[in-house]
Amino acid sequence: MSIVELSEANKIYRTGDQMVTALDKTSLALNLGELLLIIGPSGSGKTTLLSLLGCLINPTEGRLLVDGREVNTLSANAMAALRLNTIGFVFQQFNLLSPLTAEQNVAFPLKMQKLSSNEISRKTREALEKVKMTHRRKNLPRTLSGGEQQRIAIARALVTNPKIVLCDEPTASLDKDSLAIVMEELRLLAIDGKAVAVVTHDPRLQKYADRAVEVNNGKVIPLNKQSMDFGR
Ligand SMILES: Nc1ncnc2c1ncn2[C@@H]1O[C@H](COP(=O)(O)OP(=O)(O)OP(=O)(O)O)[C@@H](O)[C@H]1O
Repeated sequence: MSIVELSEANKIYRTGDQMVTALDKTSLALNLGELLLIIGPSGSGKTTLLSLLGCLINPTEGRLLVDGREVNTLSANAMAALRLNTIGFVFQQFNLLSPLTAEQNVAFPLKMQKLSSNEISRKTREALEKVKMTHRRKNLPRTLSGGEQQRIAIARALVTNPKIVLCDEPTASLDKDSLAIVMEELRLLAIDGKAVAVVTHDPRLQKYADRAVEVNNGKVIPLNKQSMDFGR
């Protein structure tokens, strides 16, 4: 079942009198229960596509439906609420808040949702258990390895039980072992029924994906499993 649907949607950035078509007209669905890889060269439009799927930007033309809601018609506040309740984000640089402990970072979105302290403790504990980081919950981010920080970032992304998890180069700063652990976590989220999309340059991620698309010069091209060779 699709949870995000782009139909004939494009993105044109205007700076001064310059226009850049970052994404050509695209129709793409992201389904619950799948891990979708988004690959392609630098500057091809991958982040723009992920930003559309994540309701961070509106399409210039065309439609974007997220969890049954037409995003173009939402106010900025309604878009922010949709992001907070429906979407979890994971970034290359983890983006953890450095003065906060691991568990305080995970609890942060729940505080924004204004849940009771009991609910916050319970959900935070469950999210930390899911990524097997309970034993490091009192640590500050700088005392954790890159892989551990990314697992905390994943716990923070899933603590609100979002239907959609979007990741921008989540393994780019990680070694081989941490990459495998992080991708296994993301794979489990898809098996759990969430829709997971991962932007990457990394050919090693292909084995974790159900489906892949390539973005090239603003065009989104579906890849079948056999052709997912990432140019090798
Ligand atoms: N806010 C913006 N204003 C103007 N142009 C932009 C903006 N954001 C992106 N672009 C342009 O849109 C095109 C696509 O950019 P995008 O960041 O989506 O590519 P990408 O595939 O994610 O690149 P990378 O892999 O290097 O992060 C590029 O030509 C970029 O310069």
